[in-house]
Amino acid sequence: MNTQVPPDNTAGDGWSERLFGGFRKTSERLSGNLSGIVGKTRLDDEQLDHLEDALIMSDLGPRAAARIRARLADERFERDADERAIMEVVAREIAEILRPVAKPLDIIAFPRPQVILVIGVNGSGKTTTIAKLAHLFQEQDYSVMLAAGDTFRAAAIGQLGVWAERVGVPIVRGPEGGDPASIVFDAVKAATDQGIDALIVDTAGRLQNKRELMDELAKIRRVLGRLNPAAPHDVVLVLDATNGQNALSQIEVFKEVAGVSGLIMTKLDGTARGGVLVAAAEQYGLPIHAIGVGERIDDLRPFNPDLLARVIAGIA
Ligand SMILES: Nc1nc2c(ncn2[C@@H]2O[C@H](COP(=O)(O)OP(=O)(O)OP(=O)(O)O)[C@@H](O)[C@H]2O)c(=O)[nH]1
Repeated sequence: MNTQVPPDNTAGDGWSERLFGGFRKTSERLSGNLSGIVGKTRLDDEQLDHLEDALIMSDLGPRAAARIRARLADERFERDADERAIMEVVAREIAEILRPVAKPLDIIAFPRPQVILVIGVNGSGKTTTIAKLAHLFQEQDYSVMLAAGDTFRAAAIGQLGVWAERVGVPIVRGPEGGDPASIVFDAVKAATDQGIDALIVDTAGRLQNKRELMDELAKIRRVLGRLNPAAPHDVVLVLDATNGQNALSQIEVFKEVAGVSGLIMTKLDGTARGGVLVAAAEQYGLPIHAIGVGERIDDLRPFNPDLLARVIAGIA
């Protein structure tokens, strides 16, 4: 549990360096495994096996790893199996996996508001991501409202309140233990009355009780649907990249309990496990809206598949 809101320090940038830092272990592991291969005259099956293993160990998952292996085998590095040339092929194939899922979260709903339900386990960066999204939409001249649908913990309500104030957006909230569906109901009515463009709804993420979570999210959906049959327009799952393969099982569970329309992966600045993004794209094909690369309000970045592919391959 985290109740602290980090200081609002938006000065400086260097986000791409942080991103590269986050993927350094992934790319180092890959190139480390390549060192025995470089200098040989050709990529044979054994070397391809090593490379495939390295890709799996880097959290890219067996399917993406097999796909990249097949591409490398096709390329027939007969003579010049140098590391750079191999990594160029790896990056190209990763980019092809990532490109189809890159899709920003656009505000297009009519009538307004566009209702964005944000789901994910506690600690995944959900609250911070909501604040970052609110900030991003505001920068695009959209009006934003937040709904504190995680009523399970007073701290969660308070933390979202601090962010709302900081970003300068209204928030609809109720008491700890209140009914999330009724808060969401009030929020949709308020947002509709005030002509708000985007209503971002926080939800509880207690995975230890799947049934309860499922019931709660289903109830929120029912209430939303009563006010606006198209709502929620988006169900965004926030995933913490440092969880590695565990992030994949979270997709599985939340798809089942809530239906997921898109993903935001956070903490790609500090993780050795960012390769899981590729596994998620290959396995689920869900849109990836953005990535989190830090704790500051402007640390939500567009998902750029070509850049990420090169970062993972260590050749950006
Ligand atoms: N390094 C880094 N930290 C992040 C990022 N996103 C969120 N965090 C941090 O992760 C921690 C958890 O984030 P929250 O937004 O509080 O997560 P939550 O899912 O709402 O979790 P609870 O507050 O426990 O409900 C906080 O310390 C955030 O500052 C990111 O992209 N990079």
